[in-house]
Amino acid sequence: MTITPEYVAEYLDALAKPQGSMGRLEGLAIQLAVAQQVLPAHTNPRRIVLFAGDHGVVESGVSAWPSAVTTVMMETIIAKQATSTALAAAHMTDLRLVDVGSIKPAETGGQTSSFVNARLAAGTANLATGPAMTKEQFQAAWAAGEAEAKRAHDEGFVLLIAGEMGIGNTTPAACLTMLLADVDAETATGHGAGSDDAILSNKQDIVARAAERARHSLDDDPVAAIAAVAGFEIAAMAGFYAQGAAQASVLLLDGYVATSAALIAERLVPGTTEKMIAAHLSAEPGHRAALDHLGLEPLLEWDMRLGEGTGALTALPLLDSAAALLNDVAKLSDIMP
Ligand SMILES: O=C(O)c1ccc[n+]([C@@H]2O[C@H](COP(=O)([O-])O)[C@@H](O)[C@H]2O)c1
Ligand SMILES: Cc1cc2nc[nH]c2cc1C
Repeated sequence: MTITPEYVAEYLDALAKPQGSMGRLEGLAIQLAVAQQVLPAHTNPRRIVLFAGDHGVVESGVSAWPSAVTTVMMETIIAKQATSTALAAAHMTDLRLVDVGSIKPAETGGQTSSFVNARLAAGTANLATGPAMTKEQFQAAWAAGEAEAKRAHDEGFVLLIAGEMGIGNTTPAACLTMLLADVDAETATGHGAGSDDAILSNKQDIVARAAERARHSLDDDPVAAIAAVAGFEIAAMAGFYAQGAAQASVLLLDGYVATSAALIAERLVPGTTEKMIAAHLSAEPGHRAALDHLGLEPLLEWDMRLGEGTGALTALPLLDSAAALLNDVAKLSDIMP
């Protein structure tokens, strides 16, 4: 039996409450049940996989931060002292960290069970001067993400989040949003992790030129065009989403960088978005257009712009509330005398 939005809406209307009285939570309950194709719906167990990578374009001055911060933050995640690890613990979410291409490997301090070193290279090449990666590297990063989604499914996780850490990655995210959601460079390019106006203006030029170059080959060779302006962690997230959707996991989408990966997945594997729920609208100016392109409406609009899956983790209690509404509320007809 197919679980349609109409079927879930009728189900909600029959519960012990005035019809529509839970407002947008009812819409979320519909989204959840339709994405999962089961009633009762499940939001546990859930896992977040954080993908990390570095970006050659940082040498062109597109970030307020040096690439070394990617490794520092991976070590902070491994030590469970990051925002993402704090929120994952608060919301009972299993967490793994996969390094798909940092410049400097993380010191694990012996904690290796939830950390994977799958580095494809010491960062991407500079997308301002040539392709960020080869098609083979793109496919290897995609496969690393795919393997993580498969593993999560095999281990029984029903709700999956992809998060990322990568200094400079709002630049490839902006290029991909231009390329795949048809957004102009000004809208696509934002302050990232705190860039000032001078960095922003340089970043905008680089994004406009790189996206324009990639556009020439998009129809003939979409993978090459995407690989030219992607990041290893972004390609891995795209593979994670495509596999997650194929195995019918619910995918809770994070911010701007995660959405650029969703744009890749939807372009290469149409239909991936059907399993997605958009957690929040990032402060990055291009995020709205990227979500619109995918037909997704964000749950929260809280000016968050950290990445690391933190917007998705913040929205998780709303999904739990939606599942509780579907699973644990009596039928009005069963309680009325
Ligand atoms: O995903 C978002 O909405 C988002 C918005 C702004 C910044 N970030 C994070 O900030 C880093 C990239 O910022 P930048 O300025 O170095 O390109 C990277 O580690 C992302 O996780 C992420
Ligand atoms: C400190 C820091 C933490 C982050 N987490 C995700 N992106 C980040 C960027 C910076 C700079």
